[in-house]
Amino acid sequence: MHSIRQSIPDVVLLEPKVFGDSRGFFYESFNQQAFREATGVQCDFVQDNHSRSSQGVLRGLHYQLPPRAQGKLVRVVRGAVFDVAVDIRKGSPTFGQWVGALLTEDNHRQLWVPPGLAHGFLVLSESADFLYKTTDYYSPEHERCIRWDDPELAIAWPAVDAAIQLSAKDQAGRWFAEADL
Ligand SMILES: Cc1cn([C@H]2C[C@H](O)[C@@H](COP(=O)(O)OP(=O)(O)O[C@H]3O[C@H](C)C(=O)[C@H](O)[C@H]3O)O2)c(=O)[nH]c1=O
Repeated sequence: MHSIRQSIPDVVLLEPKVFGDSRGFFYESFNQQAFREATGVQCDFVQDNHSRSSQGVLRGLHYQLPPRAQGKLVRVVRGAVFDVAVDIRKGSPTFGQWVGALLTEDNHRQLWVPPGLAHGFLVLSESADFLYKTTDYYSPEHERCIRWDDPELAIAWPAVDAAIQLSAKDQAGRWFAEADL
């Protein structure tokens, strides 16, 4: 497993070793020891999620408030997305900064998004299957949303050949300056 620390140091891009042969490929999509060595994080994952979205769908920016903040280990098994993590931890040296990563079925890359950060992604391919593990359970009462197009965050979302599609919840997201952190 190759790991690349991002400009928000707790966010880590992971590249698993992929074994290809005439049949196709094999790789360990999750190995707790390899994850701990790559991130320095010892945690348990309690939920696996799978969403499928069409081109132009943008899900996010979502987070859960303490004590139900979720760490997320995210990957794409079909298609391609631009994945974004935003540091919304008050007092963090990188507060208000974001990192983005291209996650695709071909690069097998995964992003570790620690608890306390907001997360979202934009689908670049015709369709994308997005899988992720979380370190705490879904808790709607603790879930919050920040607008994907917040001018203060100024996330450089890539251009996509489709209109941006948001859920009603995401359309009603708060501006970062007014967010419940
Ligand atoms: C997240 C979640 C949702 N749901 C139900 C609630 C709704 O009835 C339905 C769709 O939920 P939502 O529109 O919130 O799904 P996403 O927009 O993909 O939300 C996710 O999007 C971004 C990328 C994130 O980082 C979060 O993991 C998560 O908020 O699934 C559940 O039953 N369990 C869950 O863990």
